[in-house]
Amino acid sequence: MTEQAAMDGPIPLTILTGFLGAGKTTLLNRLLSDPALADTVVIVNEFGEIGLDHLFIEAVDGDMVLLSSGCLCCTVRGDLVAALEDLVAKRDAGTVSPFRRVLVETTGLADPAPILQAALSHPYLVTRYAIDGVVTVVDALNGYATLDEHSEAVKQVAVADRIALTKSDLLTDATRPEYGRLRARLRRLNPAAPLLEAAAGEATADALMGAGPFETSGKIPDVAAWLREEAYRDAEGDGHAHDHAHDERDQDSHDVNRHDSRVRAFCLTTDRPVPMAALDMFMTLLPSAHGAKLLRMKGIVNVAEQPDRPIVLHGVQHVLHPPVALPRWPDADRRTRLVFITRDLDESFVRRMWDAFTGTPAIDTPDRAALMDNPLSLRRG
Ligand SMILES: Nc1nc2c(ncn2[C@@H]2O[C@H](COP(=O)(O)OP(=O)(O)OP(=O)(O)O)[C@@H](O)[C@H]2O)c(=O)[nH]1
Repeated sequence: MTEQAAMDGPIPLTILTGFLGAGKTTLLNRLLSDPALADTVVIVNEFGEIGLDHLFIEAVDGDMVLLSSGCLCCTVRGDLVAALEDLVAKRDAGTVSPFRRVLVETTGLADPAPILQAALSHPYLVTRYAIDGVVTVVDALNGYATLDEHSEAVKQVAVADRIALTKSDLLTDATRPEYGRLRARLRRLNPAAPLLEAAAGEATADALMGAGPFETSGKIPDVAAWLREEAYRDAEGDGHAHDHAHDERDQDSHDVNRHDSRVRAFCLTTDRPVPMAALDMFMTLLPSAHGAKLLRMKGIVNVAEQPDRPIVLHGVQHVLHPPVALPRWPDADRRTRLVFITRDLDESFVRRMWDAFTGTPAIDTPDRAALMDNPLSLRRG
């Protein structure tokens, strides 16, 4: 890494996902005309697929396209990791402009988790890129049926940091009630991700980007806005994550369909500082034993050994981003807060495991020593 690259800090990486035909490319075209996204590199699967407005395209050089907004667009046909490595190498060598952000558009059927995992688990890439967030595009008209039919779509919603709703301009009096139910369902699957309507001008670059916990500008990140743990609490308090807004209230039991009912969103909090070793064990064992079921995990932890420097964690399935210690607490709230979106993994199981590791006694629950003496006991879901 060059000195300049090290000074620049990690490059924010945004994943744009959403089901086939949801409106990813249309949204991308709109975003790329926003000056806030100048100096962005867009990675897509095929040029043919991206359908970028031809007016945007200034020049083509190999697999790179220069857009009139100053953004670069490059294609990958498989190996995203190689493409991300190649991009930073070119940036360091000065053969591409010093871009400040990367946006990856996935194909409609893609599960975004492996993309996140690839970036989080690669020992070099994790030092050069910081996951800024997952933007999931959901079609206001077809989204409800898509969630019914495709478990991948449910997963895309579960991992989102922001949800962009498209095609709400096409709603009619007849389809509007289902749209209300779709919004309630999205809230239930993912209580914290803001729902932003593209047609209402809400899905702007500003609103969609900057969703990550790590500030590249050196400021202390707004962890509370990133975690939105209160959204999970509201959801839990209502039995099974219901939205309180009148027009988004669940109106029929079909909302809890077979895919959705496997997904849980919940939050663990504790006032008591957590010993580093206990956190380490929890964060090693939970993903290794149940990684496939951990769709998304985020948190801020008050560690006993360094109470003034909270640790920020986030992960996807088996892979955790290396923990980052903040220089200080971002606000007066010093509680440990961990939020989870899981599939086929009960809150009570994760809670019992957390309590056992952090030393919170619970009836009929083995303590940490017992769990460590018999780690197989953790594999009971
Ligand atoms: N009316 C309306 N049409 C939209 C909106 N967003 C997308 N569309 C239309 O929906 C269709 C699909 O949009 P795309 O942007 O190609 O969708 P995509 O998610 O990139 O599609 P794939 O790459 O095939 O997965 C196109 O005909 C768009 O013009 C919207 O907000 N309103």
